[in-house]
Amino acid sequence: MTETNLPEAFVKRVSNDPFLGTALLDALNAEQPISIRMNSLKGEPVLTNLEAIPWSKNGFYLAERPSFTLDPHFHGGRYYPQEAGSQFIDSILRNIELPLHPIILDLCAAPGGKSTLIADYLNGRGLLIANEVIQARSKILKENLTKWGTKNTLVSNNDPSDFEALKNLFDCILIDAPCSGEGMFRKDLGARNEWSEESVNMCAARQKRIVMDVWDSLKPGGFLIYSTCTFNEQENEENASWILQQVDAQIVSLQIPSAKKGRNGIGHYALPSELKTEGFFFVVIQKNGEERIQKNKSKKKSTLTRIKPESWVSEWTSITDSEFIQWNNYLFAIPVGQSELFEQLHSNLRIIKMGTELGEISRKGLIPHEALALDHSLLSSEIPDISLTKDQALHYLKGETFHLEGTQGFNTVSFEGTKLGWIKHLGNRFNNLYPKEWRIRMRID
Ligand SMILES: C[S@@+](CC[C@H](N)C(=O)[O-])C[C@H]1O[C@@H](n2cnc3c(N)ncnc32)[C@H](O)[C@@H]1O
Repeated sequence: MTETNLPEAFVKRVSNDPFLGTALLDALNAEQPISIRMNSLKGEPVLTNLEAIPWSKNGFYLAERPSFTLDPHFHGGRYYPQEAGSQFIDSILRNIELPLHPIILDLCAAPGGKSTLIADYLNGRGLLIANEVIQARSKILKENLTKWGTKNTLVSNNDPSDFEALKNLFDCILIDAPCSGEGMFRKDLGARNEWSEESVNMCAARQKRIVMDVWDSLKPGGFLIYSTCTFNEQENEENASWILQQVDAQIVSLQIPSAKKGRNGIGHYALPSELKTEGFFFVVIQKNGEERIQKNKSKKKSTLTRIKPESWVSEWTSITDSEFIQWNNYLFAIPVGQSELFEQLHSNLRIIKMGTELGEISRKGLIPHEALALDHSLLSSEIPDISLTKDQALHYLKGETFHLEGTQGFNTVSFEGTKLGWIKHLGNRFNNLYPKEWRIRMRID
């Protein structure tokens, strides 16, 4: 591949920009590094002896791209393939002073790379609201966070303007904004074709609108992490300066030496010409003012019911640090002390994942939901589990059934300690309860 594949106007821009320089063009035509981030909530790393990413606690480079689809650990949420530059979010979160139990909004969250990172950072504390405006993408976000397996997450499918109803609620908002994607030119060749001067202008205007839509829902003293995967000044430094002209806020100085300071000292970059990453820009802006307690009015009354865990709930879960809520016939585990917050969010937003769903309450008892199997810390250790070989695990993940010894009734199935989902064992055969939309579609033999 040659440099000429890059949009001509982009090449001209970069060549004339001393901040970037032509080394960037060469880097965009070189091979891309492959990296992942381990899920520290599910125990020890399943892949070992890897080169660590210096700015990300659980991030590692892989020597080559494996077939993630053919690794059951990937389906069980033990790691997430994530570009190394995006993993600077880990350094940012460790650089800013958040409360012990922060409420964090990841506004443009699908497919969920940064949401899973935030969930890991939280390690069960506080709450993450991961939002995605595009419905089809919000389902992928839900799938990825369900597999990550933590009950202090909630997924919504809302337009940024819907958050106006939630004043002064969030300690931190990540806006990983839709952008012109110049930093993805190596990974995603389609991004090269979609790029134009007009798209840069259009993206910059849309980013401003998105920030303003959610600004009031950030607490005074709270942090806005604004990021893009593009290199141009309009969508990055200029937008950061524009935000400071609109609102009472200041840029937070971060101690992240691996990243290059942005133009005029605003924000930071991961540049593929300098680091083993794709392109990434980030800046942190802190809202000025004292924290105020704000009672938000709900659009409508919450339809959630708080329930006391009855003995049958404890058969399925370790209930020590959970509360339980019911919506219609569905039961959810949420972190202790967050019922009111969940009610408030549920009545203002279109929630598609609420804590960890335990399952549906039927006349015969609970029909367990996949989220329960995948939440390692919530699932009761008393639930029977069948350990599968790799071959069996892949056939299970394809939705197939085969001969398997096991206890009659609901069992989880796992691969090398990674839970994959549920089966219902009927004695001589089993029903595969792995969700249809998650199934592996490729041939596995
Ligand atoms: C850069 S991607 C997010 C990547 C994600 N944070 C991750 O780490 O996996 C930007 C997201 O913004 C969403 N988006 C597009 N238009 C939007 C808008 N007008 N308001 C909010 N989000 C939008 C896109 O669908 C996309 O999922």
